[in-house]
Amino acid sequence: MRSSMGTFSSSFTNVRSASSWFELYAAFSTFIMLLRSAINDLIPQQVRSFVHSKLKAFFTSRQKSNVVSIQVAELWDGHTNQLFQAVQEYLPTRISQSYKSLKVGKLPKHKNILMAVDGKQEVVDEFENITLKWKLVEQSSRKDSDNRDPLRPRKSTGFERESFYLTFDEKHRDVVMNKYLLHVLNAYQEMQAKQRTIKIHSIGGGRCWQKSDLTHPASFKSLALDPEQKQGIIDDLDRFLRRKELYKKVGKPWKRGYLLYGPPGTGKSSLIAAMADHLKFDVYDLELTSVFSNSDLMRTLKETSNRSIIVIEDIDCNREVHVRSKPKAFSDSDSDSDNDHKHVQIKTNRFTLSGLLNYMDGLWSSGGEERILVFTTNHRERIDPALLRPGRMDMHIHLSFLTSKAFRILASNYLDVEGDHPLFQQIDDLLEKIQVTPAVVAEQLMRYEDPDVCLEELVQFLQQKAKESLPLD
Ligand SMILES: Nc1ncnc2c1ncn2[C@@H]1O[C@H](COP(=O)(O)OP(=O)(O)OP(=O)(O)O)[C@@H](O)[C@H]1O
Ligand SMILES: [Mg+2]
Repeated sequence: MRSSMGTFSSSFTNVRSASSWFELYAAFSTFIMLLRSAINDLIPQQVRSFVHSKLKAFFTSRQKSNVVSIQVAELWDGHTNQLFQAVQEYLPTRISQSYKSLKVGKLPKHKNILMAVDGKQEVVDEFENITLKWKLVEQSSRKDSDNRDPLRPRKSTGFERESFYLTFDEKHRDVVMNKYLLHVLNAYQEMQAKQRTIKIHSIGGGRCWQKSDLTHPASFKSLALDPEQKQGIIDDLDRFLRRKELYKKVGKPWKRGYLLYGPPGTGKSSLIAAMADHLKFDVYDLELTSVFSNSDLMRTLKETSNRSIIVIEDIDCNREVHVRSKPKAFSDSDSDSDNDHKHVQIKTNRFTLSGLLNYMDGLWSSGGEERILVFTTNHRERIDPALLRPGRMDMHIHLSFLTSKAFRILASNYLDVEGDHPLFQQIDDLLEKIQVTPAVVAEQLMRYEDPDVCLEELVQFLQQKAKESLPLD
């Protein structure tokens, strides 16, 4: 009974308090209405909507500022992740002076000290006004570390792997995914191309390509050619590289053939080395004596890589391939006498020049990547017309005896004589009268260290040559 009385009185109290809450609410609503109308009267409409839009934008932007994190792991599906390698090489180039935590090292094949970021500090990059933050994180999965051989080097155990984490504002997701990551990859590829040691491949004992570093020091800078001729060759190479899409559009294989011709010691092999250096292409020195049959030739050519220069030195005019006594590519020539004596010409019916060319056309048609083919000869007039057909050898480059403009380059390279020298006029006059190869003059310029002595000796040498070349009475 007491309890039911108590319940009654409490519900009565509730009814009373509910009604007072209602009154309170009604009073509050009235107050708000009065306040709003007072605000409406006091503050103009434009000001109100401006404040409203600003507040809305502020809260919306707060809501959207989600940070996205992308992981670039060292391994992808069990393979080395190229993007990881790219980031690893790219980030040291983005480090500012204020960056305080770095790893340095040196590898046997690199000349320079190498740099890498460690995980202690974020690296901040900027791209299209976007701020991007990178952090290196080492992850160890030591669960199966019981089986680990403690003596093996850390990397080879594969237990500890690194990942780069890239964080950025979500609103930049498209730019990062579609542009920024590609930008990192491209920057890495460019760095790789610059650092790359060019290889020369020669056919070895097992009739397979064997590679070694191309140590030939020639570059376009060191090459003594008339400046216009040199620039013409560089422009042609650059145009060829740029025109990938055009070749594709017109359905032409992306290849270019150069025929280098001229007397021994005029720089044909040096020019090939300079081309390789300029393009950063490997060189395949196809020594025909090492090729035994058509199928052998086909296999050999198929094994050459993209972005390479295939070189056949001293290709001559006969239909049958002529075998030379010794490999000659990139060997230094120190004589400007006719080098026919170096050829031991043995006719062989194993394959023909036109067969060789047809195979090459076929090879090119099947592959879409850039190839450069260079043939050299001392005697262009002896060359099989099949070789000169349009589309085969696109550019014929004549390397000839030394001219005064080309001599200036040798003087600068060998003696550091820039600009003018009192003996230059005399040397120019002599070079007009006699035919002398860059190889011979280069050798003369190596004989003395003092430039004045060297040039005086050269004048005497050229005068002697001029006397010898005078017709006998
Ligand atoms: N145009 C040049 N510019 C600079 N150096 C040259 C030039 N031509 C020749 N030389 C020098 O002479 C050496 C021999 O030249 P290179 O082997 O390039 O001549 P080549 O035309 O290929 O001769 P060959 O017909 O005998 O193969 C080079 O190593 C270089 O030192
Ligand atoms: Mg040569």
